[in-house]
Amino acid sequence: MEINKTILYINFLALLALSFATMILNKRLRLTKTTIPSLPPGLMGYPIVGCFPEMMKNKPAFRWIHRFMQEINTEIACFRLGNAYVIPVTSPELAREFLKKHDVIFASRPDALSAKLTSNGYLTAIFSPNGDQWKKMRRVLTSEVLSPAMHRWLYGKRCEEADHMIRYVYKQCQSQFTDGLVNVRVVAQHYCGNLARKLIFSKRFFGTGMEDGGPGVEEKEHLHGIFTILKYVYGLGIADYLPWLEVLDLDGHKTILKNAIKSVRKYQDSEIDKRVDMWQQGIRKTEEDVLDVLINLKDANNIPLLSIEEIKAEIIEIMLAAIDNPSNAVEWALAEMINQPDILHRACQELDQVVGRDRLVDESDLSKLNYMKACAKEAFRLHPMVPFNVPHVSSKDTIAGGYFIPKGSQVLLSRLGLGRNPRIWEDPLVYKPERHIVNKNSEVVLVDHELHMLSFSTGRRGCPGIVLGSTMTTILLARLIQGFNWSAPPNGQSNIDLTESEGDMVKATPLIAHAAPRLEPHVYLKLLS
Ligand code: HEM
Repeated sequence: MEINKTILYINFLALLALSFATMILNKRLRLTKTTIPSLPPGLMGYPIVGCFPEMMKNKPAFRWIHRFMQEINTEIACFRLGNAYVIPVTSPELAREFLKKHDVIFASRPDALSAKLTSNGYLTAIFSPNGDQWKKMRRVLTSEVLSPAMHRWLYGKRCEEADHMIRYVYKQCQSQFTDGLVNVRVVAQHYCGNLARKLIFSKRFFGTGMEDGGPGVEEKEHLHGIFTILKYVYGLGIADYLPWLEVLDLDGHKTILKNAIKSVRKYQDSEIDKRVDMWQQGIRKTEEDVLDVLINLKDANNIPLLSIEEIKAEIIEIMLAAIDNPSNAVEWALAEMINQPDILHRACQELDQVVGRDRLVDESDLSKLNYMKACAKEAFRLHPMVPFNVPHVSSKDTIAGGYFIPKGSQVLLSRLGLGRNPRIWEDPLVYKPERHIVNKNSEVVLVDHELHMLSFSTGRRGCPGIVLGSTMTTILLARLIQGFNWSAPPNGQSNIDLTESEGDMVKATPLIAHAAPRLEPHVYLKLLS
């Protein structure tokens, strides 16, 4: 009896050991089967600060990041900056994984000092993390500011600024002081700034402007502020990743950004305050522009939908969104086209066929100007305004491209890397608009939802301003090319210097080119009268 009990006991223990061993083995097997993939290749840097010391040594950071990726031959990488994993991507297939397959997971924005300052505490659409405030502001933009009905309603204001731009260039051609030389950067930025101010405030100038129609001191300061904010927001600044170093402002970004925001708000906020007052006093009764619309939006309880602070912050954001990309693309496109006269000639031919020389090209012609649109699109591909897209932050651990992407990672789709990826684009550094014309019957559009290049991006956080942005870019380029014969300045220099600035991606020197009227004189005279 005793012996039987012992045997039973031993058997029981053996069974227990066996099940325990099986359990461990199973767990091991499970583990090997579901081993977590590694992070994308890259650099972790030093404890706490990550790669910042390396980045500070190798300015500008975006060129260092792209060089590093090329050296290790990867289209996705991972750099640790403070506590965050920053993941640059140059492959369209991977870009689609992030913004199409995992769009919901990557629909947030980082908590970053530069974005917080610019949006006055995340009041606006571009900078808000995924959540109610983002949804509210994005809805306001898509259904109120950028809706098709609003686009039609604002047509007259866009025409006024397209006409003003031609008048301004024409006066420079005719002036005895300029020898027909025109600073195309000033013209393009002036047009985009004027248009944004006109759509929002119904005015071109905050002051009185210049006699020749050019920007006055006020517009110069306003634009300078806008471009400074654009350079520093999400500009890989130290305090964006190491918030406890904010007070020291080691790289100076905080001070620069605060001053720029102040100079922009100085002009805009006083206009907004005056207008709100007019509505409250009953002096203004009809809506004439975007500001009126924003002020009068009501929620379900008939209470103003937007606070004055939200309106002020959103208007800064619209300015940031509308001015830089179109002006930069048009300056580059024209510079490239002057250096390749065949392309310029083909664009002129298309304009002559579709519009003629008896009237100015109009927005209603744009659907027939496929080659012109290809020229603009090619400038977006080869010369994006900024190297990276706005950051997308993951809301949970994800596997993408076979790599582990931890929650909170910041994915930076590289506009530079996608547009110049030699695996995707033949002769990637050559300006070749034809590459966007698939066949004669398909219309060229400036957006690429497949992310072979990144102009307006795609998905939940994709640009809601595609129609306005495409219209501004194409009409500006078409008007400049239709209105004037362009050539390199006659100073022994036969070509335009296409060197890119080292610190960012704009043309190192502004495009200064010779312009001569190419339309019937009455077309210009009508604008002058
Ligand atoms: C040629 C002109 C433009 C280009 C190339 C452009 C490009 C872009 C890009 C690349 C993004 C980031 C998308 C992402 O995070 O994946 C974006 C976002 C945005 N754009 Fe544009 N944009 C242009 C014009 C405009 C205009 C005219 C407006 C409005 C007035 C606008 C409003 C916005 C807004 C609100 C967002 C943020 C969307 C969000 O986070 O939900 N854009 N744009």
